[in-house]
Amino acid sequence: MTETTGLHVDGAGSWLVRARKEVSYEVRVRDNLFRPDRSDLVEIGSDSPGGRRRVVVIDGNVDLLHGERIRAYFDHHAVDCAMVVVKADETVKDLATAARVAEELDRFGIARRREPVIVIGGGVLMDVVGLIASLYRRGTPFVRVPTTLIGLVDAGLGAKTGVNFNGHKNRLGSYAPAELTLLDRSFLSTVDRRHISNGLAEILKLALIKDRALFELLAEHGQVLLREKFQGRTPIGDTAAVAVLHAATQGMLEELQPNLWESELERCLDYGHTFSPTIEMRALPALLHGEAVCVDMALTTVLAYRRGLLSEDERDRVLTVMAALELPTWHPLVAPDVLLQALADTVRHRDGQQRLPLPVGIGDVTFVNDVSAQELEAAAVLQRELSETRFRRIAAGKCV
Ligand SMILES: NC(=O)c1ccc[n+]([C@@H]2O[C@H](COP(=O)([O-])OP(=O)(O)OC[C@H]3O[C@@H](n4cnc5c(N)ncnc54)[C@H](O)[C@@H]3O)[C@@H](O)[C@H]2O)c1
Ligand SMILES: O=C(CO)[C@@H](O)[C@H](O)[C@H](O)[C@H](O)COP(=O)(O)O
Ligand SMILES: [Co+2]
Repeated sequence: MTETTGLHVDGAGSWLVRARKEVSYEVRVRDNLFRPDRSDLVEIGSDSPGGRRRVVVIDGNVDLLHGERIRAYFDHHAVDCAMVVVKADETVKDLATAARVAEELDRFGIARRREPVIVIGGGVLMDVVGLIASLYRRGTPFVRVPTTLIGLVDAGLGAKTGVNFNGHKNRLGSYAPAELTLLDRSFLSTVDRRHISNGLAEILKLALIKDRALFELLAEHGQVLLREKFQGRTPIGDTAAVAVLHAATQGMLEELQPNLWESELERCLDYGHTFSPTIEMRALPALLHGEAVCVDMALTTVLAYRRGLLSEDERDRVLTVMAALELPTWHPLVAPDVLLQALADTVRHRDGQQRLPLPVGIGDVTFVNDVSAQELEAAAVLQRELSETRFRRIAAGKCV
């Protein structure tokens, strides 16, 4: 078979169509994105005959907190804007919310290619709008402005879109990166402390399987990052915030770029996402995404320790940092039947194998395919004991 693109005809009733689509997208740090002199959001896309028109889909809470200055920004730049305000959290990450966004695109009469949809919100809204953008006329460009920590360091960086369906996390989705993602950490000033912790869980994920130096930054500066919400209110807090955001963005993109379409199903970024999709959906709305990921990481840290992949000291350091980041290290849904169902669903998702990422020490990863029910149960028992006796989540200064 030839490797070149084109139409290949074998002359016996079979045609082979080979084509390539190159994808490129930009992730740009831009503090104070909505200051009137900033033009990033005005320059992307192009004018229609009547002038510049945009649909801006904005998270309801972000609209309450930042909507006035965002509207003023678009007014200042004479952009004819439809502001679509959407309530967005995990409980409404579904097809109904997605359909509502599509109806608004129809109502506005959005042009096919030159009027990118702008989404301003957290991971939920970006995933929903990304999905609709990929479906609307089979692909309409969009631009992301993440407003949560998970949005900035994870959901805003890759190509995955999606909604929950039939009780399953992200069961319907597509691969469709935004043309441009603009990272403005000032949005984090209004995010509550629990959602900062939630985002720190995804940063910790990356640290544990890829970047020991990032882990040390979290161990040393976790509390100041939580307190200052990455706003750099002190010099030490600013240095830590910039270093952590940069390392997280760089590390995530290094992992995403070579495997954007996930043809390789052994993904180290899946760490913490083997059992958590089921736990998160069953606990909804009690556990946030990053919290469920952390419960999974605590379980698999203990499992890796039992296999001799990391030492007792390393295990305890990891659990200590989780608790210090105010994340849970156990949950009642870490029960044998739930874990086995979760694993079975993930095995289907990973096309028939566990492909379970496990930490090796702190900062490295391996993949295994032979985790048994007995091993899971034993790890869960030890996880619960450690969590209840030594590593209880500390929330706002007190154990819970
Ligand atoms: N596509 C991906 O690659 C990817 C990666 C990681 C996570 N995700 C998804 O992201 C979702 C979690 O994202 P999230 O944690 O951002 O949740 P979210 O979008 O639900 O936002 C959390 C809460 O914060 C509010 N909020 C948003 N910005 C705010 C601000 N600046 N100030 C005050 N409140 C604000 C929202 O209204 C919401 O109530 C999950 O559904 C997860 O599956 C996707
Ligand atoms: O949560 C997400 C994406 O929703 C990311 O943090 C993470 O890196 C991975 O994409 C997860 O492993 C989830 O992948 P998938 O189950 O949605 O295929
Ligand atoms: Co995740």
